[in-house]
Amino acid sequence: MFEPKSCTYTYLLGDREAREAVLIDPVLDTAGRDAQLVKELGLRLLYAVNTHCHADHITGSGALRSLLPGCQSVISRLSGAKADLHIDDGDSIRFGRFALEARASPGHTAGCVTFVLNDHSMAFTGDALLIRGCGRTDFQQGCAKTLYHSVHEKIFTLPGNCLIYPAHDYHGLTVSTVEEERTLNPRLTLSCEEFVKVMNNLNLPKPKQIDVAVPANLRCGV
Ligand SMILES: N[C@@H](CCC(=O)N[C@@H](CCS)C(=O)NCC(=O)O)C(=O)O
Ligand SMILES: [Fe+2]
Repeated sequence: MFEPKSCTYTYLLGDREAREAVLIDPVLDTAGRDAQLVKELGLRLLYAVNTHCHADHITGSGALRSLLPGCQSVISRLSGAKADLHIDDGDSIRFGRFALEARASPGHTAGCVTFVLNDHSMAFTGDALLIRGCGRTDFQQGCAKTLYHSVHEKIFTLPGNCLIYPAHDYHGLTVSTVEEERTLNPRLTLSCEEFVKVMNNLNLPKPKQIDVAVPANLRCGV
């Protein structure tokens, strides 16, 4: 699903038989929409998962725990944010016969995580890897060199046909693959040294909601 103000993608994954589901990167503004979809599909939401402590919007994970009792909020321990469940590199989140493996992919923030489906067919990269781009590294303990190594070691080592689902896209694109990004990503095909130079000279304006979003997201958005 898409949230147009922050151009955020929220992903709902469910097991048809067990009826268990997880949401990845829900947004507060669209939490009602997401809760309704979960109900319409007859799913039980086990987890509302954040790939990182977002700077550009308020997470919906706190609201979803109230809207859908039984749902637990999840974020990495390294994010420093409150949640029902803190995850570390290598942990798994199970729903029905599926599992999402958490791969620490710091660099955009220190606590960024990429979630990889157990059969390696899909990866939810948050802001570590965007389609033909990547997350900025100029706030929240961002570090370009760390991000470069995270993407090359934790994401580009997945099979070429693994689908890449990012947390944002600002150009209307929805999905990519490891092979496409490994060969066509204009930033991550550079050497590490060139990448660091590019990232240190992006000169992007601060996200409009950063001063509200970060403190709220340290408390699940509530
Ligand atoms: N204009 C938006 C913020 C856009 C932005 O900074 N996006 C981040 C990801 C969300 S924290 C980013 O890393 N962008 C990388 C890039 O190359 O654009 C707003 O005001 O919310
Ligand atoms: Fe971000």
